[in-house]
Amino acid sequence: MSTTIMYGNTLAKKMSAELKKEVEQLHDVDIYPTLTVLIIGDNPASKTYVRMKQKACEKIGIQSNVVELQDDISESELLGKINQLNQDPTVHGILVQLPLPQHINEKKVLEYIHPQKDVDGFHPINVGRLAIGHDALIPCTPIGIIKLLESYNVDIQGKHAVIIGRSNIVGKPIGQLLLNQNATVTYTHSKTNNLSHMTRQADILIVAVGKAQFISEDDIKEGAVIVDVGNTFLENGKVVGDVDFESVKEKANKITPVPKGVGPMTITMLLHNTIKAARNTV
Ligand SMILES: Nc1nc(=O)c2c([nH]1)NC[C@@H]1CN(c3ccc(C(=O)N[C@@H](CCC(=O)O)C(=O)O)cc3)C=[N+]21
Repeated sequence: MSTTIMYGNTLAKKMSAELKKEVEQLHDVDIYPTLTVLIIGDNPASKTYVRMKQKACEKIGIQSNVVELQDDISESELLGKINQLNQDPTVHGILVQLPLPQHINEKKVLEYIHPQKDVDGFHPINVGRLAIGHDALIPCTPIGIIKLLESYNVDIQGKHAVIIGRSNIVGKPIGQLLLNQNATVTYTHSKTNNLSHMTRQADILIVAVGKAQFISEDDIKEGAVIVDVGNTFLENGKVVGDVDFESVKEKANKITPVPKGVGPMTITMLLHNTIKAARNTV
């Protein structure tokens, strides 16, 4: 039995072509979907990601503005910028690239973005709406994972999904989405006793810990579906995931690669959310 590699880049391309048509239809009614990205300081990884987001917008006709702010910007100044963007009717989506410098309160900043422009889906209003199953802007990585699983015909209903990682950005929301699709969900994290015992129970294993090659073949069940959310840049410039792909691949039924797996889906879902925000249907 051979393993299926779930390529996010291929699906991202296909979905982007569909989103491009949606943008054209909006242009016909004089709506020009626009995303503004705020980037603070000069973290090289952040810069790379922001450039990728810009390029993706450009490809499908979404206007993107990148505002580069100095590392030492005060919190109130940053909130002032967000306030301007909240008021600006020509801006549909606002994204503040994370991580933020130490002196800025991330929670405060994320709560300040208008929920209808919150294309990351990090505002408590959107988090709450997702939790109770209302229409919401949903975080890009989790929704991208669901689309990828669906496109590879992964059965979710009744399956045991084990998540490693409990971040507000990936772990918590992917658990909620899988639960909404009738999976049985287990959250595990850095304080979990006997983690490997837990991960070996997973029909679907979502790995979002941020540690290079953290999961090996001994940690998974034969025939499991493995989703690797990791994105660690090595010294040699290569990007690797949280899963030891080569060994795990042999034992898994389906697995996402890094790069070209979850990452490109994250970017495409940002485009999706920006279009949704432009339609103002949330
Ligand atoms: N407000 C905010 N929203 C985010 O969505 C956000 C953020 N801050 N901060 C950082 C993380 C990380 N993130 C990634 C997006 C795409 C890839 C991606 O496409 N990676 C490529 C590899 C990288 C490369 O090719 O250079 C891949 O997996 O194929 C990775 C990581 C979004 N983030």
